[in-house]
Amino acid sequence: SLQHKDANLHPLWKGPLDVPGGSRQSPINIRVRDSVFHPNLAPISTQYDPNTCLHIWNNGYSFLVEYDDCTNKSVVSGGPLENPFRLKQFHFHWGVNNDWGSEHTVDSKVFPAELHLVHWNCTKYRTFEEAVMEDNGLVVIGVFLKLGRRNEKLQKLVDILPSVRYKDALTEFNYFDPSGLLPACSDYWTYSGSLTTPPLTESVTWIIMKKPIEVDHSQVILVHQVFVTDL
Ligand SMILES: O=S(=O)(O)/C=C/c1cc(Br)ccc1O
Ligand SMILES: [Zn+2]
Repeated sequence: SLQHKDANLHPLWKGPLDVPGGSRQSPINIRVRDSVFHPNLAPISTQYDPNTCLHIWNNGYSFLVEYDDCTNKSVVSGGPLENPFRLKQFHFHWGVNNDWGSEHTVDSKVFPAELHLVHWNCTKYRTFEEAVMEDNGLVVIGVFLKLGRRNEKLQKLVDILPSVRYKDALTEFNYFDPSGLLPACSDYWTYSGSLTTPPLTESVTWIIMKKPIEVDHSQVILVHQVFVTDL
C-alpha cells in the first residue's frame, strides 16, 4: 500500500507531464510507516550464472550490462512472483553529485545511486521486448548504493567503464555475477509500478531491497568523471 509518486513531481522528470492513464508510475517515495509486513511472503531467490554475461554498453542514459536470456540460467523467483523471471540486463542511476542519484526514495531520503536488475516473464511471454509492453511482464530489483567501504565486487565493472564512455559504445564482458551486488540482508519492499524510463509501461513488479550496498568515493567519482552520455 505504497503511495504512487506523481511523475510530474519527480524532480528530474523532463518528459511529458502526464503519462496517459498513468495510475502506477514509478519511482515512488517509500514511506516505511505506510508499508505492510506480509509474514507469509517468501524470500526472493536469485540464481545467476556469471557465464551468461554478454557485454556492457552505453545507451545514452546509463551503462547496461546485458545477459544471455535464451535459457533459465539466470533468473529471479520467490517473493510475490508466481514463476521465474529471466535476467535481461542491469544498469545504474546516479546523479552529478552525491546529493542525488537514486530514483526511489525511502522516507524522502535520496541515495547517491540506485542499481536496477531488469528481468522478464519468460513463462508468459516469448521475448523481453514483448514483456516490456505487457501486464506482469517485468520484475526489476532495485538496490540503493551508499557511500562507505570500497566494493570489491563492483570494481571489475568500474574498471571497464572507460571503454563505454560514449553513447552506443559496447565492450565484451563475459563473466560477471550480479548477485555480488545484492545486500546481505534479504528484506525487501514490493509494489506494482512502471519502468522509470521510456516507454514507462506499467508492467513492472518492483522489488526494492531494504538495505543499501556500499561503494567508496573513488568508485562513484569514476562513474561521474568517466561516463559522458550525450556525445
Ligand atoms: O525502469 S528501469 O529499470 O529504469 C528501465 C529500464 C530499461 C527498459 C528498457 Br525497455 C530499456 C532499457 C532500460 O534500462
Ligand atoms: Zn533503471
